[in-house]
Parts: sequence; structure tokens; C-alpha cells
Amino acid sequence: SNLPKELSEKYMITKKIGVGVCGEVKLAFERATCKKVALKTINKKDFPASVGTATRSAEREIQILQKIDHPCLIKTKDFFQTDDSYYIFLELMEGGELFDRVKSKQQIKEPIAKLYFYQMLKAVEYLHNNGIIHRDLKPENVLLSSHDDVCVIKITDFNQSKILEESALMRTLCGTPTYLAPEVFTDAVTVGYSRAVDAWSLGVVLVNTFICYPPFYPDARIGLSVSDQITQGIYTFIPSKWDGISDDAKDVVKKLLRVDPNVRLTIEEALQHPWLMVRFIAVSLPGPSAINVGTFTT
Ligand SMILES: C/C(=N\NC(=N)NO)c1ccc(NC(=O)c2cc3cccc([N+](=O)[O-])c3[nH]2)cc1
Repeated sequence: SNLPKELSEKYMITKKIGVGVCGEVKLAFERATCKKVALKTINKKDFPASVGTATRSAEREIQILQKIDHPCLIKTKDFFQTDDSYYIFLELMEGGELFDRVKSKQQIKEPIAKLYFYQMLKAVEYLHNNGIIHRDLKPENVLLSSHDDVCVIKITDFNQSKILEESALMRTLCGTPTYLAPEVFTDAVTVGYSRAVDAWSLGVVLVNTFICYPPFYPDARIGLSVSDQITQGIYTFIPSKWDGISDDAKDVVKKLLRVDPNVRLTIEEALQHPWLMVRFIAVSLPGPSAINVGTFTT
């Protein structure tokens, strides 16, 4: 493929290491340092809408990728673009996607699930504090830094993300409401809770991590479509799958999978939940991933 000359001069691209929805991930070597990096190629033509909105949404994602700075969010190391593709160089995440780890492993042990979930919460707490809603949290978008169970995880793929900006609606609410219709206020509340979608998704990811499949899935025995199961908040803790998992863990799931976003656990509240407040054993991760991802107290 017609890689930009300056890209080929700086990096040697080798094998495919992951396949995404809108492009693939390849292993690359920076020629000057021989350091390994991941190259995510995003084909502009793969974007659904017309070129206009596609490039805007892609440029918004690139802007987010270059702005974010947290140990549990993927970092870009370099960036090139041609007329038909974006080339994003990222830190290598040798453990691959949580999706594949959950698929292959019989069951991820609770302390490991808690370690991953804590890091996801810290990453999403950072995003929300910076006015970014991810809106596509799923095991495919959680990368593991190594093959060890005890490792740093990083969230990726900001294709669906939204930046919360000062809106006309917010400015309207600053004025005197004398002539304002009631729905303007209720709309404001709805917009104000849009970040709650990430808390719901993390609840689904947590169930998936624990019992290897999601709480809402097509099953004739339930007699409801997946979307009906979700809108009615209908799921069950299958005893055989949840035996041996603590009541605190189940309590976090129940409070994240609340249909009403106004009462759903926020990221901040989840970080205060007894399940996450337990003392962690201080884990000294080997190699470059030995970054402090949060207050792991012994
Ligand atoms: C930014 C982004 N996606 N953005 C987007 N619009 N996609 O829809 C994005 C999506 C996925 C990834 N994935 C990886 O970096 C990634 C996947 C994978 C699998 C095995 C092994 C490795 N590895 O780094 O060793 C992997 N890295 C990295 C970036």
C-alpha cells in the first residue's frame, strides 16, 4: 500500500497483530531506536457517513488521542495521513484485547477482574473530568500491556467519543427562565447525564470479564430481544457462573446496570464502592509498564 515516504523512512512495518472494525493493527519498528510500536491504520473510506462528517469525526478522534494523558488510556507516539488513510503509531500492548483474554480464559479470578476494572474506572474518571464521553466501552477496546494477569490495561478507540462542550443549552440555563418551556430543563438533565452511558457499559464489561459473556444476549428462553432486555434492565446472575464471586462485586454490577441514568452509579461513586475500596496488594509491575495507575494501597 502506498505508505507515506517519511513514514517508511522512520518505521519498518511488519506483521498484522490485530484486526479492528475500521482498520488493522500492525507491529512496527522505529528504525532509529529499534523500539517496537503498534501501527493502527484507519481507512477514511470505512467511515459510514459522507466524506465531510467522516473526516470531522476522525479528526475529533485524532484530537482526543493526542490530548489525553493517563496511564490507562492508549497514547499515540506518531501520526501520518494520506488522502485515504490515517496512520496512528501507538504504544505496543502485548497482551492484546481483553476480549480475547476473556474468550480464551476459563474465568478471570476476582482480584484480577478488580484490578482491570479499577483501571477502567480511573481511565473513564479521567475522560469524564476532561469532558470526554467514550460511548463505546467494550472488551475489544480494553488492551492489556502484557500476557501476565497482573498488568496495566489501556482503553482505546475514541471513534464514538463525544466532547462535552459549553452548549447553547447551558448558556440558556444561565439566563432568567421566565419564558423557558419545561422540556428545556428536562432536556438539560438528560444531556447532563450523557456520561452515564459509560458507567452502564463498564457494568456490562465487568459481567463479561467475570462470566465470559455479557448480561444481555439473544436467548430464546428469555423471550425478549436484547434491546428489550436492556431497556427493561432484565438480566440474571446465573448461580453456577457467579458462585465464589463476592456479593460486593455483584452489588457494583447491580448499581451500574440501573436503567435510570439518574440513579445509576457514577464512575466516582463506583470508585468509592466497598468492592473497590479494599486494600490492594502493591503490585510492582516489571518493565516500562511499572507506572502508578492509581492509589494501590497495601
Ligand atoms: C485508535 C483506535 N481506534 N480508533 C478507531 N477509530 N477504530 O474504530 C485503536 C483501536 C485499536 C487499537 N488496538 C491496538 O493497539 C492493539 C490491538 C492488539 C492486539 C494484539 C496485540 C497488540 N499489541 O499491541 O501487541 C494489539 N494492539 C489501537 C487503536
